[in-house]
Amino acid sequence: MSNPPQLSGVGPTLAAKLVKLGLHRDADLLLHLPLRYEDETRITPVRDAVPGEAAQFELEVVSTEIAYRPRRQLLCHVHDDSGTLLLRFLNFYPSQQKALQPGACLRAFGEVRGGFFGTEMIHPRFHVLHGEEPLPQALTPIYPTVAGVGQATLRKLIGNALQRVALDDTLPDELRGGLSGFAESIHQLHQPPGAASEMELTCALQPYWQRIRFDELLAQQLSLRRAYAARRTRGAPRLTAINSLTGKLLAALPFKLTRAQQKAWREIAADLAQPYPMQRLLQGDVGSGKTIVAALAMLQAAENGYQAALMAPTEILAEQHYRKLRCWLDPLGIPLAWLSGSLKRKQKNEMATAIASGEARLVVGTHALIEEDVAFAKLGLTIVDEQHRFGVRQRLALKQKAASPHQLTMSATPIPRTLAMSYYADLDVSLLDELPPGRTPVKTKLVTEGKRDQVIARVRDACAQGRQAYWVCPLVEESETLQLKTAEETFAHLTIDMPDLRIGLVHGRLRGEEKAAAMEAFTRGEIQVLVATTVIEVGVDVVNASLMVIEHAERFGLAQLHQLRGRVGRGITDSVCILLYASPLSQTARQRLKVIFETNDGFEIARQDLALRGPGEFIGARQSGMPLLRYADLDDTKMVDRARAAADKMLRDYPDFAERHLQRWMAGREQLLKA
Ligand SMILES: Nc1ncnc2c1ncn2[C@@H]1O[C@H](COP(=O)(O)OP(=O)(O)OP(=O)(O)O)[C@@H](O)[C@H]1O
Repeated sequence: MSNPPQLSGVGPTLAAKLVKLGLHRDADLLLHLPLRYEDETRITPVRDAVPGEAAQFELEVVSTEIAYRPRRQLLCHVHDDSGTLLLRFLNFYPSQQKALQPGACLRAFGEVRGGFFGTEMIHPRFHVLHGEEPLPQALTPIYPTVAGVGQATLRKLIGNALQRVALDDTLPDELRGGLSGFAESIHQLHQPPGAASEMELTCALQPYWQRIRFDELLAQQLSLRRAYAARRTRGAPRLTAINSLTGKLLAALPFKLTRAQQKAWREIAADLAQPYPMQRLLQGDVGSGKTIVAALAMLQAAENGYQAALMAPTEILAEQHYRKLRCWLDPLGIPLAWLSGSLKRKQKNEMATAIASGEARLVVGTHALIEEDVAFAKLGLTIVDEQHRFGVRQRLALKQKAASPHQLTMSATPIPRTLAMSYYADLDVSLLDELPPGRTPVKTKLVTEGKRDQVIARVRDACAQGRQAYWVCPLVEESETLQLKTAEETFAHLTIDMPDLRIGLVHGRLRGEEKAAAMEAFTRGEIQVLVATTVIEVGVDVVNASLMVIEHAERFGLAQLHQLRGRVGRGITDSVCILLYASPLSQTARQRLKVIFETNDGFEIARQDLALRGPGEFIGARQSGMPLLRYADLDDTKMVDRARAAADKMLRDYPDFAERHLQRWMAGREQLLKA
C-alpha cells in the first residue's frame, strides 16, 4: 500500500503544527473552512469609519513618536483626504517604528474607536504600499488556527491546495436535489466576493455552507454504515430462542411485560439468533424496566450453553442488578455469579476459576470483570449498563473477552433522536418508551434554601407515614474530598435536626461492603432517610422511597437531576422531588431548573440538555474521543434524515462515489469514529 499523500511543500515543523488542526493531506486543507472574513476589497474614507466596525483605510503617515504616558507605546498620526486618525501600538517592534516613517503610504485594517487621544485604531494590521497595489477581489478569510501558524501561512497553503487538488463532486447528480456544487461551494467559502454588509454575506454564503454541512453528515452516515456492514461479516454464536428458561422466567414474573419490553425482547431474541454479533442499545427512561429484558437475554445465552456477563459502572448499581436478577433466577434454580473489586482476593480467585471453567454461566459485576486475569470459557453475550460511563477501552475490554460476542448496551440517559442517528447509527436501538403501569408521575417542587425547615418537616411526615426519603448532598465538582466532607456534614446536621429518625449515609468513598450494607438497610426499611451523594444516581430501586430532596440542585446537570429524581416514583404512592436551591441563580441554572420542573419526560429533558450543552458534552465526547461534527448541526433533523437516505442510496447505487466521499471527509478520522 502506498503512503497517504502528505501536505505538499510543508516542512516537518509546520506539518506537526498543522496536524493539530486535523490537516494531514492537501485535501484536508480544502475542508478547513474560514471562521469569518475581513473585507479588504474596499477602502473606506476615514470620515466614514463607523466606531466598532472593522474597515480598511489608505493612509499617509504624518508623524510617529514613542509616548511614555500612560505607558510606553508607539503613536502614529496618519491622514487621508477626508480626515486624520491615530494608530496606536502598545507592544511594538523596532521594524514597525521604522516602517511608519513620515510620508509612508499604508493600507491599514482594523476597528476604529474613540480613545484617549481621539479617533484611533489599536494594533491595526497594516502594510506599507510601494506604488499601485490592486485591491483583492475576494474577502480575506480568517481560519481556525493554532499557535505558530499564521493566517498568511494558512491562506497560502489553502490557496495552493485550491489550485492543485481535484474538486470533483462526490455527490451523484441524482442526489444533488438543489444543493450547490462542491467545487463552487469550496471556492466561494474560501474566497467569497465582497458584500455590502455582513447580513448580505451570510445570505450569499448560506447555500454553500448548506452543501458542506450536508456532505459532512453524509460522510458520517456512510462511515457508520460501513462499520455496520463490516460487523455482519464477523461470525458470532447463534443463540437461538429455545424458550425453556426464558419461558419459565416470563411465566414466573409477578408482572406482565409492557408492550415496549415485549417488543425490545423480541428484537433482542431475534438478534441473538443471528450468526453475526448483535450490537444493540436498549434505551429506556428511568424506571422503564430494562433489567428484566437483560435477564431474558442472559437466559437465552445460558440455554444455548453460553456464558453471559453484565457489567455496571458502580458497585451499588452492579449489586442492585445482582439482587434483582437473583430474585428472578433463584426460583428457577439458575445460579448467578458475582464479581466485584471489593471481593476478598481468595473469593475473587475462586470466581475467576469458575468463570474460566464455564461453571459460572451468568455473571454480574463491575470493572472487575474486565481485569486481565478474568477469562471466560464460552462468553456469548456481554451486557454493559450505562455504557457512557465507561471509557472506550473498558467497553472494548469486555468485548475482547470472547472472539465475537453479542453485545447489548443499556442506557437510561435518553439520547435525542438526531444524536442517536448520527453517533450510534452502527447500533440497533430498542426503545422502552413506556413505563410499567401504576406509576404516578413524580411531583417536582422548587424550594429556596431558606425554607429548609419546611423541607425537614416534610421528610418527617413522609417517614411518619411509613415511607422513606433520599437526601442528596450538594455536588462539589472541584474536589472529591470536599464532596465527602459536605456529605458528612449534611449527615451530621440532619441527624441533629431529626434525632427521632433512622438516618444512613452512602458516598463514593465507602468500601464496597459498607455501601452494600447501607443500601440493603435502606431497601429493608431499617434506614428511613438515606443521605447520599450521586452514587445513587443510577439504577437504585427502592419502591418505598417516595420523597427525594436534592440540595443545591442548581449545581447539578439536567441529566443528573432527571436520573436522581427517577429514584422515586417507582411504586404506586405519590412521590415528590424537592429541589432546594440557593439564590441568585445563574442563567443556565435557572433554565435547567425550569426544564426539570416542567417535564418528567426523559427524552424532552435530553433534547433540552442537548440545546443547553451542545452535543459534545452530551455524549461525553471528550471521554469517547469521538470527533465532533465541524460544520453540521445535529438539530437540523431534516438534513440528518436526508443524509441518511442519501447514504443508503449511495452505498447501493453509487459505491464509487461513496468511496471517494469517504476518502475526502473521513481519511484519518474514521478510526476515531469507531471508538
Ligand atoms: N412490566 C413491568 N410491570 C411492573 N413492574 C415492572 C415491569 N418491568 C419492570 N418492573 C419493575 O420496575 C422497576 C424498575 O425496573 P428497572 O430497575 O429494571 O428499571 P430501569 O429501566 O433499570 O430503570 P433505572 O435506569 O432507573 O434503573 C423494578 O422494580 C422492576 O421490577
